[in-house]
Amino acid sequence: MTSHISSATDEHPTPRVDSEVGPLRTVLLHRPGLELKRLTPRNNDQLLFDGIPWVGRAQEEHDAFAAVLRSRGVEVLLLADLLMTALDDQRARSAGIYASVDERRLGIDLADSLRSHLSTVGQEELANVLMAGMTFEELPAAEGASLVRHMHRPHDFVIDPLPNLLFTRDSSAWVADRVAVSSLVMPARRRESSITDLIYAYHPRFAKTSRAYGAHSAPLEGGDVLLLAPGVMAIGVGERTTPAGAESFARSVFMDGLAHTVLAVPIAQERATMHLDTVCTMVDVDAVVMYPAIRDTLSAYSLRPDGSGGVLVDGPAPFLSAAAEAMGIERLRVIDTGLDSVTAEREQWDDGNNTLAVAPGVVIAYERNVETNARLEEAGVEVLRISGSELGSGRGGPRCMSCPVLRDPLN
Ligand SMILES: NC(=O)NCCC[C@H](N)C(=O)O
Repeated sequence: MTSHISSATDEHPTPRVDSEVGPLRTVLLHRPGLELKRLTPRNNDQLLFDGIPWVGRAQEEHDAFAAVLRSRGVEVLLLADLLMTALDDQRARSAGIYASVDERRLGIDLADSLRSHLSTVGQEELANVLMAGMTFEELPAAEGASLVRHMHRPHDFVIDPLPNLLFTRDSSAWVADRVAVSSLVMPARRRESSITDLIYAYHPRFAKTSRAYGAHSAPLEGGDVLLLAPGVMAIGVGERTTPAGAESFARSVFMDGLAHTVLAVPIAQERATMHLDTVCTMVDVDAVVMYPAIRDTLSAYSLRPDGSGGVLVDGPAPFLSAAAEAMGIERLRVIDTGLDSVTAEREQWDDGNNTLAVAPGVVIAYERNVETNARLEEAGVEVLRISGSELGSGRGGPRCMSCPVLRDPLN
């Protein structure tokens, strides 16, 4: 007799992403919520925002982004919904609580009582605390009548908020049928991967998913990972992903047979170029939109498996030729951000390079990058414009705000 165990995964195609531009079917977004309301002029730098977003407008802009995706047949998964479902599992609750309560900050007594308190709250409240954090004044009165409580101010955080959850790109990335949970480098973002980790571990839809990387490995962020073509990846190495992160990720994808070439691409260690996708994203199978100031200087080390578990390193060589060679194409077309160097600098800062492809030659881009979008259209790329005046205050565009979970293969 055959038995069939029904699960949510049976209803959905297996997640898989082999390229940057294959027709997008399913994507993970995070609709900004209460965590953005925690931003103040005193903490926004530390929390990696360049201003204080108007939250209601940011939500409207994000809803419009999701609507454009849906209008192109893309299924939109929202991180808060996935988190709430995952928290049905007691193990997920414990993992979330464990990751969010910091004994070094709170001391043993308050940490213990906070953990006990959080283990009694409902799913929705716990999900909100994990995303938006908690202040001392929000602690229930009975919790932690300790020195720590007496000596902190009411608005200090017991648990830090995670406003950068908005940028789902960075805390995980799919490579073929595996998910890499990132190891985020900035203190303000480190806990994000505990949330993606528990979603992929305990949400029924991802029950059969294998891992390509782990949150406790060397620093690697999804914004630095570009799937140039099936089997060919570029990894930015700069402010976020470290040389050790790129090397151990390459080793891991080679061992799993997910890639034959990884290009490690040095980028300036600056906020404006925090990830590779802030200066270069793919808009077609053979084309990128790129910041012209780095076009001729961007280089790459080529990493390949040595056949016995090690990694061979070649280079550095110019990025564009190394990429074309690894991809097996004659040339990688480049569309520049802006027309002159000042416009290019402005539009790079405003995420003009940070496009999200929904199919080959069709991208979502911020409408404010007028010249870059015009150049994309001149090159034959269809541009679906969204407004990002508030969303952009966290310094991230459509690619940063999306984690593709399923793309159709390229022909
Ligand atoms: N891939 C990306 O470039 N993501 C944008 C992340 C912005 C966020 N405020 C950060 O500084 O990490």
